[in-house]
Amino acid sequence: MYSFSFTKMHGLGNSYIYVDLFRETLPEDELPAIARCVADVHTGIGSDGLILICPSEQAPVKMRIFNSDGSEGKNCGNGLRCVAKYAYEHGIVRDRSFLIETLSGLVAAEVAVENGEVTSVTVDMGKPLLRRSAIPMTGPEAEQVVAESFAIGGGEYEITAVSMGNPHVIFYVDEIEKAPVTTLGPLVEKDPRFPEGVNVEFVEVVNERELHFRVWERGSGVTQACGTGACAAVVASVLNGKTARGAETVVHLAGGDLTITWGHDGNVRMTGPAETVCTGVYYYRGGQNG
Ligand SMILES: N[C@@H](CCC[C@H](N)C(=O)O)C(=O)O
Repeated sequence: MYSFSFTKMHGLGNSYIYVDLFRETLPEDELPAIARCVADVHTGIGSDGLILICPSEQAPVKMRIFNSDGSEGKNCGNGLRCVAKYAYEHGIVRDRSFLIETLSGLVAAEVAVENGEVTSVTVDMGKPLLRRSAIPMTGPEAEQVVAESFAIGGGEYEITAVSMGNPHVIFYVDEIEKAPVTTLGPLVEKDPRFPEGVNVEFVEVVNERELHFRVWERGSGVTQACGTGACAAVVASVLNGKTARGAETVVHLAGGDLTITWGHDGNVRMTGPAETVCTGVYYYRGGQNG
C-alpha cells in the first residue's frame, strides 16, 4: 500500500482526479489500475478518470489522461482547462498564456484570473483532423466522413467523424432528451469500423449559433461534458452546413455551456470554466481498492 496527494477538479461536471507529478511519483505500469481505483464511486474517490500533471521537455507542463476503465486517452478538453487552472494557481507557470503538452501535441492555454483565482480558460485546441484514416476509421483513404450512412444495431444513421487528437463521431438528433446515448453509445464506441474505439456524441441543432450536446465517452461512458467532443460537434456542424465557420457557437452540455469557434485559420478555440472540488490523500492498495 502507498499513498499520494490528489486534487479533484471538474470542467462542467466532467471530473478527474489530478495528481501533480512535479511533487508525486506513480509507477507507470500501475497507472491504468490506479485510474480504475480512484474513479470508482463506491471504493475510490469517484470521477471520470485520472489526469496526471507532468513535467515536460517541450512546454511548462504536460497532461496525461486515463479514462475510468484505465485506458489512456490522447486529449481531454475539460482536463486541459483544469490543468491550466492548476498550473497557474500552483505556480508551475507565471504567465497567463502558456503551452501544454498532450499525447496529441502542444496546445496553447490562456487563463482569466480574478483575485488570484482562475475563473475561465481558453484553449486553442489546434486543427481538427478530418481524413478517415486520421480518425481512425476503416474505409477508403483520403475521404472525409461527413453525413455518411452508417448501419448499426438494426438502424440506419448518418454520421460525421472528427479527430481532435482523439476520435469522435457525431449523430444529429431532433430532440436531445431522446438521444439514444446509453444504447447506441456503447455499441458505436466498440464498433470495429473504429479500430481505436470512438467517443460518441449526439447533437441537436438549436440554431446557427447554439447546439445541445450529450456524450458517451470512450472508456468512461456517459459523462456530464466532453470538451474535445464539443469541439468536434462544432466542426461537424460547420461541415454539415448547420453552423458558420469563424462564429462563436455555444454548446449546451449536461454540465453547462462551452463557447467554441472553428476559426478561419483552421484552429478550434474553446472557452469554459474549471473548478477545484477538494484535495486529499489517496491510499492505493495495489488494485484491491476497486
Ligand atoms: N472528457 C474528455 C475526453 C477524455 C478522453 C476520451 N474519453 C478518449 O478516450 O478519447 C474531454 O473533455 O475532451
